[in-house]
Amino acid sequence: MLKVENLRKNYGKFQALKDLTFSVSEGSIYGFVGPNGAGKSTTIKILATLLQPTAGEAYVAGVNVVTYPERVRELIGYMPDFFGVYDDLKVSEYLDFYAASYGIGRAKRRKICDDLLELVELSHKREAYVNSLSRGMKQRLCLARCLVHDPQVLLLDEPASGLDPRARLEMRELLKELQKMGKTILISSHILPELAEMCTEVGIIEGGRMVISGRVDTIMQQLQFSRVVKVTVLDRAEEAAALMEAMDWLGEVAVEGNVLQARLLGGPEHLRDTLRELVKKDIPVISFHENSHNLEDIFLQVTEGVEE
Ligand SMILES: Nc1ncnc2c1ncn2[C@@H]1O[C@H](COP(=O)(O)OP(=O)(O)OP(=O)(O)O)[C@@H](O)[C@H]1O
Repeated sequence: MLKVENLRKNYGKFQALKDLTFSVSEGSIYGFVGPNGAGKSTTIKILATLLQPTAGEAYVAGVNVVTYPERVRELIGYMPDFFGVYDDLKVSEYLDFYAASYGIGRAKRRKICDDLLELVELSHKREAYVNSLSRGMKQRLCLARCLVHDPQVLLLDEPASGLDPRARLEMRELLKELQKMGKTILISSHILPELAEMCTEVGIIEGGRMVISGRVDTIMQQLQFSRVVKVTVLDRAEEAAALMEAMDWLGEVAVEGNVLQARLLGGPEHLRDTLRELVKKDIPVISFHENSHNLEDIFLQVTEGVEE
């Protein structure tokens, strides 16, 4: 649904994007992750037709963003990383204004605005002034604004920045809802845990280059992320370690006090066998679980913390 090929953007002599290439499949939530200054906003602005690339190409649903910007604008909803100031404008007027700017007729506009306010749970605020809304509400309103022309693709630049945990959760739920409605969503963030739970695909950008991009599960496999078994015993840790060392489905066992950890080389049945063997030998196991890796681990593994 989105395709970026050898995209380059220079600001004067500074190369903000260096031959960036990635794609986003239809219906996915693509987490576009990278540290501050990595080039996320620049890429999103190019996709949103607000910035001209220096070289390379970008397509939304097969439409070239440089050659056919008007057509691309119909296909996308863009949420910038800032919310403007709107003095003396009510929530309903704000949405109506944006819907009108897309040439939607008055009667249809009213229905669209009502539906969108309901979707982002702001119906009760329709007569409130935009400036009086909380940050979370403003972000939701901004998202509603992106949706007035029912675009297929959403380009969201840090939609959860500055939100408290509850507002973040609400934003996440809203994005999942939009995915269910068939939208393809690209969402940028420099905070990984924010995206980890909801993304189906992820791209990690650093210093204007894509470090890795693809389906979250494929990337995990590519990087050979193993699962780790963590066992805590009341005592007899050395004995437990010796037993675990002998299990050929476990890697090397690390012991720290009464906590033992080993890489799980097999499937879930081996997890069961590990516990069974320990209990059979009467080892006093007081906790037993599997530590799975997440996006955070991928991020740390593939990025180097380069500052440019
Ligand atoms: N208009 C501009 N003129 C000059 N340099 C710019 C301009 N806009 C961005 N840059 C530089 O380009 C690089 C990429 O910026 P960009 O805003 O795309 O990064 P980002 O990943 O979105 O970062 P953040 O998370 O901080 O928003 C940064 O080094 C930035 O300073």
